[in-house]
Amino acid sequence: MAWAPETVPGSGTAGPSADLGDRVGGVPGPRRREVTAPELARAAADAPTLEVLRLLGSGPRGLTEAQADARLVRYGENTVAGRRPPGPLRRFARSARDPFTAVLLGLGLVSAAVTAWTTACVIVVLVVVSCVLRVTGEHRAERATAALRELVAGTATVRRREHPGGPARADPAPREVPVEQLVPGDVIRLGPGDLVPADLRLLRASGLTVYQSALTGASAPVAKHPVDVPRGGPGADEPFERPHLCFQGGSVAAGSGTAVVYATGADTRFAGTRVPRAGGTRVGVTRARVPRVGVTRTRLAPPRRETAFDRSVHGISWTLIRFMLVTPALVLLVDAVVRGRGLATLPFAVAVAVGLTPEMLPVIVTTTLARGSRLLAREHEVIVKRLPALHDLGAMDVLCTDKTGTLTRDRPMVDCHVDPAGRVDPDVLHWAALNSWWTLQLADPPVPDALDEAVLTGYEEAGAREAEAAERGPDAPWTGLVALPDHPTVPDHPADHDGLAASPFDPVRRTSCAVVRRPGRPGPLIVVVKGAVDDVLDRCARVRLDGRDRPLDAAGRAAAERSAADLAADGLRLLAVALAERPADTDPEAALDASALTLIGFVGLRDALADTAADALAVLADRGVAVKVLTGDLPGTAARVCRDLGLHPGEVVTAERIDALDDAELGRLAAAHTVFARCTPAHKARIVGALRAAGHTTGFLGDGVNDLPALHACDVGICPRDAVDVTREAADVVLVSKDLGAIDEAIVAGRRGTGTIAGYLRITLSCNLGNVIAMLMAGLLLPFLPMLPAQVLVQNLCFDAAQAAFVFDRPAAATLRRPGALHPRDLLRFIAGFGLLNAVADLATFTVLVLMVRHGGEVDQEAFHAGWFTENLLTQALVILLLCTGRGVAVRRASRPILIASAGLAVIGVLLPLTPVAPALGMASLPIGYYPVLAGVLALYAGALTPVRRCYDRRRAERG
Ligand SMILES: Nc1ncnc2c1ncn2[C@@H]1O[C@H](COP(=O)(O)OP(=O)(O)OP(=O)(O)O)[C@@H](O)[C@H]1O
Ligand SMILES: [Mg+2]
Repeated sequence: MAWAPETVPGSGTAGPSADLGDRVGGVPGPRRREVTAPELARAAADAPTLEVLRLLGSGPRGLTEAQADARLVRYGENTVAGRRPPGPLRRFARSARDPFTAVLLGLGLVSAAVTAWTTACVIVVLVVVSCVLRVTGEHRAERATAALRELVAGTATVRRREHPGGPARADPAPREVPVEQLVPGDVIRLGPGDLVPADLRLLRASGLTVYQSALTGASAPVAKHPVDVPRGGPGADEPFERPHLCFQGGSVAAGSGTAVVYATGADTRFAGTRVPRAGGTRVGVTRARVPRVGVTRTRLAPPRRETAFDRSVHGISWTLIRFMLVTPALVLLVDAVVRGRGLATLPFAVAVAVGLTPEMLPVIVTTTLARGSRLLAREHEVIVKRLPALHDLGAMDVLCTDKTGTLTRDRPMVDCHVDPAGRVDPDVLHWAALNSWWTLQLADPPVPDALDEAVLTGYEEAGAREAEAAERGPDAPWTGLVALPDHPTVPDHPADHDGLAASPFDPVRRTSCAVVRRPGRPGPLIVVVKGAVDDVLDRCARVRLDGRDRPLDAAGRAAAERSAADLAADGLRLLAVALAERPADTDPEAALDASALTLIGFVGLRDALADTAADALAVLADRGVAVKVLTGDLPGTAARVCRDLGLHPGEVVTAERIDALDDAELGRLAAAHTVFARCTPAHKARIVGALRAAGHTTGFLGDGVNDLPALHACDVGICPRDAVDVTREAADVVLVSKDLGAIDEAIVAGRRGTGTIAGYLRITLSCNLGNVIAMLMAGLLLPFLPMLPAQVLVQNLCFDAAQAAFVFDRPAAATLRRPGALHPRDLLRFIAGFGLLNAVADLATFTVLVLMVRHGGEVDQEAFHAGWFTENLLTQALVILLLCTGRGVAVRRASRPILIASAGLAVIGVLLPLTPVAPALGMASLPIGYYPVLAGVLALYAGALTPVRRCYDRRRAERG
């Protein structure tokens, strides 16, 4: 795409007042020419920053609103083709891409090739109907979540001015705009957890690291920083490695930055590079886990490993497809060997294979899951972004969760500030506040870190309390937070120091650091570090006690750890604070990595429990879902929070212990314990992975950027509404309401869906198997085809129509109590047992028929066909009622649509052979005496089915 008319490089003035890039709002100059997107991309990579800004007609303060509006009209929305919702035709084509449809179409082609047009037509009708049903189901589910999705849609923090040039000096207040509305030239800010919304050239950055796995396949975050005058170098032609560029498809792991947008929408590298390669890994736009059944989704994440849905539904599907593919060959072979019939029986063989195909499976799966997700969205404000995730929620037997923002509210408040021996020490809060102030000032994240804000608020409040107390009289205790006449050595307010460098909190290093200098003095640099207790202690060589610094030996470290553990046991989140001095001429950026620090104490913060967390945990336990807490905090903090929530923490496992274990050992340990403390993002992902490898269907509930690896590693990722952008993008399920109890509703919806799918599979497959066995046996014994192809297909159409009612099945309450996965083995056992029973009933009917419709030693074929047709439909109706997912006498539990469907089947089965259509289908009316005998066979069949079903249910319940 050609870019806006621009000034030829070198001919204009840089900066926001040089409005070079727009016909609208700008003054077209005489020497303008079109700058193409590739030219801009090259310039963004290689030209000096000012040159890039000039080419973009922008400046450090961004565009004006009018410029942005004009560019949006001209260059369109910032969306990647793969992320736009597909149109109806594409949806239709997509829904046809599942193996069942492929097999059906293959059988249709075979039928057309042997001019069996009826069969071919029926097959096409089947395919069209099933695709229409699926597309409608998906569409309705998406419509139901559309409004909720708006609530959690991604935004970008943009600097835009109201008018060209104004306001005169002040920086424009950043504001949130939908990412679709970003245009080239916009100046945006990035913070931890933000998705990189377009291709960007960095103007400023502080401790910025970016995940680029969707682009390069590499999972570790990459450090990024601005480069004013880029130089070519070894990595110069590999754009993803250039430190001053960030690309759409990436996300911020830590730190913050300000950048100018140079490419949006289809011009981004992500849109242009669908399958880039890096280090041999297939990357780019990856299709999320086999959406052959369910919705296809394009996601900006590394491909996920197969989930519970893939293992069960797809595992079963492929077994069935193999079965279907061998059936026609088997029928042909049997007919050829035993009856000496040749290819003439091919239409029959095809019809049998079609009859066997559970072609409604994709429809049932999609519509059941879509219906569940629609109800969840409407009634419980839960967004299911990927339909198969609903199945996985139902199958989930372990839910791992982080703590802050999920079990607690993430509104921390300073509770105490103590020295390493646990005695109140105001200095500690002062230095922690200084660190928070300067990391927020210098890193300038779009959204301030909650702990930093809490520290600053705590500091201000303590100061205010102090001042108030001082006014009350000289006897009030002084804690050193404000200047008093008799305490001249009081530390200065953080803002009065000179902030030189800062690195914001990094969830992997778990520390933040600020380098400052005392005001007005050209003295040494002071390095102030705060962070997780262990990570800070690892960098300390000294400890300050009673105002004196002394070496931190093993005993000193143990004592400090004990103080920290005592505070943590009270449920506090802890920040350790440490200092170091560096000579005045040290590079402040280099000082950020300072070690040999002096530990000065701890700040304890309290975070209230989320209102609904305790109830939600109790309900999960009732549902058979084991909850594990995976946190970066100290063991004591985590254990206390669990206890307060009514979850027995048991022995807390720390990350160091995990490091020493292999995956199998970790799987066993993780299954046996509840709380895992001091976890880094990688630890969380490893625990989740180990639980999955040990056979658990594992969910993960988290809200932070540090939860991202675990969200990618689990079967089903869940996040609350307030989660950071990248976490919301990666999660499969978003809880829009504040109520954690919505997880339970989602689990129930998942189990209901799985129950329905399982019920459909059991009934359909056992009937189909029974029919095939009976048909093959009859083929061996009879001199004619047991059913004509058209009859098999009509019967199949009737079955399909009735099976559509399964979407309304109401699984028994017992199925909702425990995690419900589809176990292929369990299913096969059921199908084999009940399929054989069905075959016995069919063969009994066969015998009766052969005896009853014999005229002069010859079997009346048309009456035989009619008899078998009626029997097949009646047994199917009976099986639907008796094997419905409800327990015991299922008839009472069957929902109205299921009752209607089975009644409809029975009516068609009995009446069709009596209608004028019958001769056209090759059927004749039956002797009246056949019906009571058939009733007897069916009664015997029902009599056998019910106890077998009871026995099966009992054994399943025993197995748990
Ligand atoms: N802004 C910050 N500055 C310094 N240290 C911090 C900051 N935020 C968190 N920490 C430290 O890092 C530790 C781990 O916090 P983090 O938020 O990474 O863990 P988490 O796994 O998300 O924890 P949780 O389960 O509570 O959500 C905290 O206990 C705290 O000591
Ligand atoms: Mg967290």
